[in-house]
Amino acid sequence: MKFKVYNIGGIVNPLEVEISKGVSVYKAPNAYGKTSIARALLSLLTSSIKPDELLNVFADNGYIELEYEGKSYYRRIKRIRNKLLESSKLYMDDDRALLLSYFSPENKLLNQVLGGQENVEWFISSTSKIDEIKKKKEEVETKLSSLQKEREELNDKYKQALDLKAKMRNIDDEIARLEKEKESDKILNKTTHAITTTRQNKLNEIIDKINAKRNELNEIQTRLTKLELEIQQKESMIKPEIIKSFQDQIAQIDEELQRKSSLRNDTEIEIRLLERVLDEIKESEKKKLSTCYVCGSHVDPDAWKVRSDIISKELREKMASFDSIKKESEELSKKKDELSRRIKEIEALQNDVAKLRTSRQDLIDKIEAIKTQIENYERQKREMEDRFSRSSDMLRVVEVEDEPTRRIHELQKKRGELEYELSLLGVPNALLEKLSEKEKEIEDLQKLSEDLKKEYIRRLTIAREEFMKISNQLLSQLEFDLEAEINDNYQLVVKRNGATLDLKKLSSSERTTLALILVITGLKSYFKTPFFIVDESFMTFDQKRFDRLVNYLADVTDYIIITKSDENVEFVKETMEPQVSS
Ligand SMILES: Nc1ncnc2c1ncn2[C@@H]1O[C@H](COP(=O)(O)OP(=O)(O)OP(=O)(O)O)[C@@H](O)[C@H]1O
Ligand SMILES: [Zn+2]
Repeated sequence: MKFKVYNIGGIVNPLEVEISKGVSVYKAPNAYGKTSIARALLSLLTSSIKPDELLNVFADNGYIELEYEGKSYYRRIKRIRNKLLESSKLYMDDDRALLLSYFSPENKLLNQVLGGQENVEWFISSTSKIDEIKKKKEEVETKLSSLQKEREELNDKYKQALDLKAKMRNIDDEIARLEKEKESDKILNKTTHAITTTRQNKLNEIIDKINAKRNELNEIQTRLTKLELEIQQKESMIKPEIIKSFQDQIAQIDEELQRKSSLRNDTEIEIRLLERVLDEIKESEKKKLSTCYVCGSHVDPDAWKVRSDIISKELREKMASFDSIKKESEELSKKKDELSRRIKEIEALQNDVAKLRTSRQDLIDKIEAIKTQIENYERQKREMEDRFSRSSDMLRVVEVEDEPTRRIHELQKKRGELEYELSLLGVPNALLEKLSEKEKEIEDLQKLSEDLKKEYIRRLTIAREEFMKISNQLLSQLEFDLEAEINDNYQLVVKRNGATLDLKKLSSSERTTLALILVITGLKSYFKTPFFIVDESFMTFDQKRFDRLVNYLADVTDYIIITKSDENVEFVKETMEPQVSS
């Protein structure tokens, strides 16, 4: 390490010193400035050494600069009018340095021990910083309990957030389910519409069929009426008495014709007779015969003429009668033919009527069939209508398609509220992160608290234990016939051969040794100093003991600086004798 001192204490010329690790001895005459350098160095370890204690009273500015392990530390002091300004970078700011980094008559412990004061509690508790640890421990515990509270709150929040999330998930599920339900309702409604349409179509179809059949029925009934009228008409024309009368007439005519025919035959015969007679008469007239050829009686020839005239006349009459008979017969035949024709007509009519009756029966059968069909259709229609009215109840329930939508809106609103709540709480993941951060903090703090507790106990016990260990080592190394310990009341107790000795009865080197043992205990247990400065000038050690002490100190810290009064000024590296024991 290297340091520069200027205008600090009695050092009024710039001083630059470089020393290596180990023990260095600064030799200088009295009042040269050894204490000044020691205090300058010490001032880099605690701000309790004030600038006005440092700056040379005649100087306006001064400094102490230290290069230690590659870093620089300094105190630079300026006097402006009556005020001191300082810029500083201390190696540490710990007033324990006053007790543990510098061993001189200024050291309070040394002072007291030399003065015979046995109570060292103040020294142990201030150098072990036990109160500080206690305070720190309490601070940590307060912080810890507030952190634990925060953690509880976070945990609650996290649980709430999870709960909200779960609720939201449930809502989402229900919404999804309702959406699906809505969708299937739509399909069902479509189907229902289709079914209704189909049913209406079917119903219409049946109604159409019924109407068609009714029309057909009407038409057939009209036809039947007509047909029945025709049949009536025709039947009236073919009454049996008419045929009978015609047949009777024909029979009469036949009789008449019979008579006429025989009459005609008779007349023909008479005509032929008369023609023969006439021929005879004419012959007789021609021959002027006087006898009758029939009877042979005398006949005046002139009479033939008369006779011929009479017979001719008679013949003419007969032939006229024959003609009229013939004519009458012909008329009768005609009349008979007429009657026969009419009978035939009637017979044809009868045929017709029979046919018409068949047709009528057909129509009646048809009507019956149609009526039955209509009845069937009517029944189908009724049944269908019944079915429709029954199923429409069911369909109406399905039709209430607003229910899911309403529920979805309700759920979405609820979800929004939950989401808002969640946004106030923070999402579970973020909370979990915070929670684990908090957990980590708590863990660290718990560890710290644990460490502090351990440290607290350690410091309490170690000071005494370490002291006893070190004191017994050192006392025997320095060949003092003493045993030292710190009792429960933190009193320094010294014994020789089991008997307790008053401190005041000890030699000054023994008391100095005891004080140094206490300092070393502090250094070993809880204070790390970059350098340890010993003012040897006051010491009453012999060389052998001094060397052993220094040797022991070399184990505790890197740099040990010992000031020594000497006529010559020098900073020398002390060559150490090998350590006696460890
Ligand atoms: N702040 C100061 N301002 C002015 N002079 C000072 C100051 N501090 C000390 N001195 C003087 O500087 C000189 C050196 O004093 P210092 O105590 O450093 O000497 P020393 O080498 O330790 O002597 P000794 O061997 O007697 O202990 C002394 O004459 C002292 O009076
Ligand atoms: Zn609908």
